[in-house]
Amino acid sequence: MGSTRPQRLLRAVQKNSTRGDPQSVISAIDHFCRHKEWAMNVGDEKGSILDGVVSEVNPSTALELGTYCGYSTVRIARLLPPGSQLITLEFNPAYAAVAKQVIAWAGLQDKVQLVEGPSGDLIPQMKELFGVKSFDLVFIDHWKDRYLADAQLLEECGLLRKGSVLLADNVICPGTPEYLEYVRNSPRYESRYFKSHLEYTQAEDGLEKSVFLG
Ligand SMILES: O=C(NC/C=C/[C@H]1OC[C@H](O)[C@@H]1O)c1cc([N+](=O)[O-])cc(O)c1O
Ligand SMILES: [Mg+2]
Repeated sequence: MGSTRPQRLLRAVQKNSTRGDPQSVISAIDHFCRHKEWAMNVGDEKGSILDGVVSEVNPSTALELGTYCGYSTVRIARLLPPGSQLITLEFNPAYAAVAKQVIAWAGLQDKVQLVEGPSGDLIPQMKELFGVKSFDLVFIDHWKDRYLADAQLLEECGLLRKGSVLLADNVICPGTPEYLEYVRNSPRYESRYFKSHLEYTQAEDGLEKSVFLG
């Protein structure tokens, strides 16, 4: 059984970055994806937009849907204030196993709770599992056809408060048309599009930032 792309990405992190240095982990993954093998991380260009939103929101409690190899998990967690928590949900056990090691290599394991399982089942358990009252920031980057259902589930579970920010990746490519239509037309959100490119390519993509109005 040969190695998988996530396993090769992890090896590149361990070889080309410094343990405990999140920025070097981010750079090593971006280098691997640009020069060796493309992978579906949010990437450096959209990652800078993500950084800006994380810094602006300065979340005490953040949620990420779709961990993959942990690239955006590291980007977010490295900016979190002391005492704050990032919960990240990943359905695929092989991805979760790699992400756990990437997060630990970056030295951010104390700020991150990585939970394996389907987001639709886990979101309703956030309060009881982690004592979460509400999320200040949600980064949505998992299955594109789950964005809308999970945003509505977060509302129904009372996990969003006035001012909570949803930031969604890939709203153009691969695209999340029904989610976009919802957040842009619902009176419960103030939505804005950040134009960018699909990670490591020239194709258009972007992030949609939607503030929940309560
Ligand atoms: O499917 C994408 N992400 C969803 C990830 C799906 C997988 O991770 C969560 C779940 O375990 C699933 O197996 C994606 C796809 C592209 N793409 O260009 O195909 C670009 C991106 O940024 C993406 O987040
Ligand atoms: Mg993505």
